[in-house]
Amino acid sequence: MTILVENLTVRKKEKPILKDVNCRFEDGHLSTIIGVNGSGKSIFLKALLGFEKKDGQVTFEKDHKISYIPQKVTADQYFTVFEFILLGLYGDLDFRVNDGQLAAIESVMDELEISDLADQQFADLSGGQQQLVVLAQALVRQPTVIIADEPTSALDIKKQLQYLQTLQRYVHRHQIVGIIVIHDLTLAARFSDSLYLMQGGQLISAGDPDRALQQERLEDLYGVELEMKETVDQHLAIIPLRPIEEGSR
Ligand SMILES: Nc1ncnc2c1ncn2[C@@H]1O[C@H](COP(=O)(O)OP(=O)(O)OP(=O)(O)O)[C@@H](O)[C@H]1O
Repeated sequence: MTILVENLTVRKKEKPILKDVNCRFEDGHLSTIIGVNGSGKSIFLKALLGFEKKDGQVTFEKDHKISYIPQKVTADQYFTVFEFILLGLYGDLDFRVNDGQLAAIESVMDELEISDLADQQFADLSGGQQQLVVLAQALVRQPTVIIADEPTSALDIKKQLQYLQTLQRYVHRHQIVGIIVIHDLTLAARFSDSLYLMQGGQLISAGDPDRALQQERLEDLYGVELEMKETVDQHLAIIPLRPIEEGSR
């Protein structure tokens, strides 16, 4: 499964928001999109999903099943966490939940360390707990494409790592397409198989993380001075130091 994006343009109130975007998302890759607020990342994801009126083409190579995790999750009051995750199997469910389905739900809850939340009301959970439960629902559906918009924004640092590790492992193991938008550059560097920079509605890098994560390029993109160094486990840490003053470069 691959997704081919050709000459994708989206306009809002006649203003172009996405401008002639071309790229290809490969299966078995967790692809990350980074970029400043308002650069068009969410609209891009929605255009991939077919939620936006667009020019150009988005072609899915074969039959696909998408799990989409939006930026804001609406909490339905009436579901427990278990029931909420079970909804990921909507379409496959019969009058009873079979042993395989039960095992799949238990396994994903276990992996994300949310088993103890099973009987709680989804709406009563913290924002971070809700993000983990939404991922569990997305995975239990066994998608061939998973698209997530800032899925780790409410998580503590351990859960951010667990979340992205679980997601990347799933993408690799099942050879599916994973596409996420994320603001944390160190996490993006650590967990991206492909990495794209969005600037003013255009993708300005072709997906190679090493090329995308060049210091000067990122400093120009964000207007921030950065410190970049290798961690003890040979990943890149990207630390924002200070905004670059207008006209100082
Ligand atoms: N319905 C709309 N009408 C007009 N402009 C819109 C509309 N929806 C989005 N936009 C504009 O499109 C641009 C891109 O929005 P988008 O939500 O994709 O940004 P983003 O990169 O995801 O930002 P963030 O990092 O803040 O989530 C913004 O300038 C936004 O104001």
